[in-house]
Amino acid sequence: MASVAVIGSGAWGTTLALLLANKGIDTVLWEHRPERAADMACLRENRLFLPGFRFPEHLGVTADLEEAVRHREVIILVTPSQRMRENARQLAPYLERGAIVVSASKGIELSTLQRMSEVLAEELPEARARLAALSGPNLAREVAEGKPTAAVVAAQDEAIAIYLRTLLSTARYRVYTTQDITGIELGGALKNIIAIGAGINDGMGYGENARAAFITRGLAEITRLGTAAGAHPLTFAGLAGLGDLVATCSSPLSRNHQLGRRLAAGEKLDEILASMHSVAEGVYTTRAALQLAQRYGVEMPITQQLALVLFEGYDPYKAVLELMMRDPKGEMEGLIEGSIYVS
Ligand SMILES: NC(=O)C1=CN([C@@H]2O[C@H](COP(=O)(O)OP(=O)(O)OC[C@H]3O[C@@H](n4cnc5c(N)ncnc54)[C@H](O)[C@@H]3O)[C@@H](O)[C@H]2O)C=CC1
Ligand SMILES: O=C(CO)COP(=O)(O)O
Repeated sequence: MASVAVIGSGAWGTTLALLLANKGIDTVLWEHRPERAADMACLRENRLFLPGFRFPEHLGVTADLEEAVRHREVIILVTPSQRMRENARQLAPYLERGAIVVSASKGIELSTLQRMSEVLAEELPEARARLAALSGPNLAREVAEGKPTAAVVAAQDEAIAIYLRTLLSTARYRVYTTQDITGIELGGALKNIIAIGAGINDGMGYGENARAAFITRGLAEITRLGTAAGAHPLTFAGLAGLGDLVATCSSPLSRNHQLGRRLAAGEKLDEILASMHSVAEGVYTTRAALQLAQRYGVEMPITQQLALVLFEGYDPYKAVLELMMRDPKGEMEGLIEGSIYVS
């Protein structure tokens, strides 16, 4: 049976470690702060991010990266995206030959505009052929509570995707497979931008029609950028695209959505970020997506307006008005050409 290390003990890392350990899989959860690791090991739960979920017998906790990674067949990295590279670099010397390395984080590295698997390929070149990504509508708390959930795992090597599907699947966690790693990583990262927008929308009391418009026009924007970057367009109609948009744009459990609501209530971005224990990846992804949009010559009007609200203190009501008043467009402009295309 596999032995797994989960690197990062936030809400999602802890949830994945619980899921695996509850299946009887030998699992270790790595936390970067020794005092927090000691707390979790002693209390047998993560009181900061997932209070009330007891750690089963098969779940160890450590702050020692060598202890976490050595002799493990599968390493799942679940750290904030801007920290992925440093964590991968630190664990590289301990990585077993043949280990499978999975990213479960949803973001883009701002300094390089790389997806997480691209960062891992650079930092862990020996594992290049065994990289994978996990994505989908997976609000950590709902998964931890055992609510039925679907996810998607991507690997270029089909056998690895199938292996991970078996490893992670439970009666409450149904895992699908794909080889479109670019698509599921970009879907998972870019939906956080739209989730912030949907939170702003909800905070302004703009209702369900507007939220649905955000989700579908957000999906069009994500699909345009994703396909320009080499993803398969249909991936964005799947769990890591539409699925995750629906979950995070509708749920008060989403931290990105929460951040949007607080912005609409007039709080300043800096204050909100300073008060959050959790990462709101969409803030960094908004900056990264705009640079990628420029690189690929793709239009991302929602992302552009959100950037103004986030970073320039722009009035969200004005931002929505400007989105509504853009030049009229064909619905599928930039997505498909052909008989239903009306410009
Ligand atoms: N929470 C969720 O429902 C889901 C989160 N994700 C993704 O998983 C990633 C991690 O998110 P969460 O587990 O929710 O974390 P979190 O937001 O609950 O907490 C952040 C975690 O990052 C750790 N951290 C901070 N600096 C670090 C460093 N330098 N090195 C290592 N760890 C560091 C903190 O100790 C904490 O454990 C993000 O990319 C997020 O988008 C993906 C699916 C679901
Ligand atoms: O990605 C998530 C659920 O699929 C979690 O979203 P937040 O990071 O906004 O909480």
